Amino acid sequence: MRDKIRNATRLVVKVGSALVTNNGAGLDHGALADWARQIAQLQQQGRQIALVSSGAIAAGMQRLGWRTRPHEMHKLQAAAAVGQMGLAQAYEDAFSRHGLHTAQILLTHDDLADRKRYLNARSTITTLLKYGVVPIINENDTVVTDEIKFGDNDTLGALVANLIEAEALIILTDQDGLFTADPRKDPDATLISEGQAEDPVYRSMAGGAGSGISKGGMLTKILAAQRAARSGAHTMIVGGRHADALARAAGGEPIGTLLHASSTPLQARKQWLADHLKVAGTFVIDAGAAKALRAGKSLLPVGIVEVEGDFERGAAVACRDDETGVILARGLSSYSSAEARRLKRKPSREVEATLGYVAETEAIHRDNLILL
Ligand SMILES: Nc1ncnc2c1ncn2[C@@H]1O[C@H](COP(=O)(O)OP(=O)(O)O)[C@@H](O)[C@H]1O
Ligand SMILES: N[C@@H](CCC(=O)OP(=O)(O)O)C(=O)O
Repeated sequence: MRDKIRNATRLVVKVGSALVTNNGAGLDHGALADWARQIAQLQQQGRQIALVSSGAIAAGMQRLGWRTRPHEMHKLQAAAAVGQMGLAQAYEDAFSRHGLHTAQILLTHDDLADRKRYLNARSTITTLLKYGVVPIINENDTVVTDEIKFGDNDTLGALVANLIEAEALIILTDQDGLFTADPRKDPDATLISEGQAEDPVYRSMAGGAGSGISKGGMLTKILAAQRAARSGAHTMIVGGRHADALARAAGGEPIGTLLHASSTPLQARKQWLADHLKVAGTFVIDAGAAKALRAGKSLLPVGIVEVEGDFERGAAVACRDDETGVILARGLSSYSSAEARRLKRKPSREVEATLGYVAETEAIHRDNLILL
């Protein structure tokens, strides 16, 4: 399986706060220079690399003289704004030594939740890669609010892997990989060398962040590997402090943990639906409709018991089984919430008469629907 990493021509590399800021001591320019050198080498081999880098908040805290990570959103945003300046400049300096340009890409959830903006972000990043520019990507912490943030850069790394259809996501962290338990707490924990990203067993092994300066933790890395797998990307979790860790991981060497994607990539549209982190409303559906969706069919108005939320046609909505309360699918609604309320429980043949105009007969067409 490691050959799949070795043969990957487009990769996303994610580096965490602990590595970028040497455990919060401030930007580790030596580490950034070393990653730049390795990425330049990989580019020489004809491989495209997008770099998702944490560290804005940690670097900002250090520059502002804050010892502990604040909880207040406005303070986190202030630290990120200060730190991101240094991060971008440090990467630009590091890559310029290898004759490479960098590009700063700051994303929020909305940039990827809106299909048009999603496609725009994809074309911008792939254009940069084509011209040999290294995109330096981070969440736009300065403007995010609870409603629109990704939350951690492991998630962002996976979403970027989906976005640009990377074949591999390499996560550099401060442990040698995924262990059977947090090595900081369990000295007997052993390293997992390889497994399937979708295997649920790993979630139980993975805990939260290892230090006060990080956000993600190992659980977010496991979830990121599962998310990356949806578009067929394999994930490696590697200790970023070892010499040439990135070049060795990208070379397919047996280091760290390889979590490979087993499922075939979802087609791009369904992939986007699966990653659509927010929905605008919910269709509460009956047992018959739930069974039909699980069989790969479209959602018809007759199966809608209730409509929650206010949304326009084309909005992303969740489908919740009325009997079990389980959200079993997401999709793009063919109706606005007002239309759907008028059509619920109605057979498809009555759609036109009920609305007074021709509309889709399916509330969610199966091509616009993904099971969770
Ligand atoms: N099963 C596990 N295997 C390895 N590390 C784990 C595990 N569970 C929790 N951790 C913790 O996750 C930390 C890595 O995540 P995090 O602190 O967010 O670093 P990063 O800044 O690279 O994202 C490790 O330092 C470790 O303390
Ligand atoms: N956008 C934030 C990302 C925080 C984050 O995810 O940190 P980590 O868990 O160390 O990767 C920052 O730059 O600090």
